[in-house]
Amino acid sequence: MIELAGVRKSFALPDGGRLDAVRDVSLKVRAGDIFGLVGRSGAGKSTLLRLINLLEQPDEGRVTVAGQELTALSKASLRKARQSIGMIFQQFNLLQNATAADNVAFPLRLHGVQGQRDKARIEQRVQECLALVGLADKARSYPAQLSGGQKQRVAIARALASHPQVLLCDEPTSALDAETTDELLATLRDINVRLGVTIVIVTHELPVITSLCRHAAVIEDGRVSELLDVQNLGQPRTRIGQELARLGRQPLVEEERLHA
Ligand SMILES: Nc1ncnc2c1ncn2[C@@H]1O[C@H](COP(=O)(O)OP(=O)(O)OP(=O)(O)O)[C@@H](O)[C@H]1O
Repeated sequence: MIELAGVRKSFALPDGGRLDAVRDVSLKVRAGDIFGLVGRSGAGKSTLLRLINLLEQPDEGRVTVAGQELTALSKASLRKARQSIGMIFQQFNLLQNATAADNVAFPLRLHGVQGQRDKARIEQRVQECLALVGLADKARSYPAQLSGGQKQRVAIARALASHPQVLLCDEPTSALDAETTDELLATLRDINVRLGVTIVIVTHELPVITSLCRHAAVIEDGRVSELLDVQNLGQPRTRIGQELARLGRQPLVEEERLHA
């Protein structure tokens, strides 16, 4: 579903030098996977995630998503291709003066909607997406009236509105407490299972990897230093891999409830 080949990204430094944030990364993520990018602060995780939908343009390398090489597309084609890639952020990035429903409708309206029929279709899709994340009753609430977990769910509903095949998550639980984090991870798992959406999640929280992801890449100094099968960690080489193995697989709260 996602393939990065020889991708590099550097940023200009104020002193005129360059900072290599991502150095020659090649990575594949299978369709339907939940894939974690884990590493210390500054390792290059967010930059790598943003290279997947070309929010950051690579200096070198190819990015292919759902069979389309994004790095070879014109601006207009890229805009269209991006509709199959949803994204959520640490700080939710909701429009504060729009209701939950209007936030979810926003990307749909943006992509050219005119007549009444389109309007009705959008309303239906907004309701579907809010229901998917358990917020059908919050359509008219404004972000300020919602908890952090609820805001992140609205962001997920918005990201899902255009039927993406891939959902990119940049530290989606860092602003949430432990219990809300568990609930949000359960929602992400549910979306992955029900819709088959491929999820890539950046986190520095190791329990997020062990409770949600099937595969993960340890990112160190802009490189993939280890690939991990989270269900079967074996004896990892990297310090982070070893910490993950020590933690072991953590069943999600929801899973525990299901199996109780
Ligand atoms: N737009 C930018 N301009 C200059 N430097 C940047 C830019 N974006 C990121 N960097 C630098 O690139 C490096 C990697 O940053 P990135 O945000 O990808 O790391 P990260 O692993 O996600 O860390 P964190 O969890 O702290 O966000 C850091 O040194 C960061 O300061």
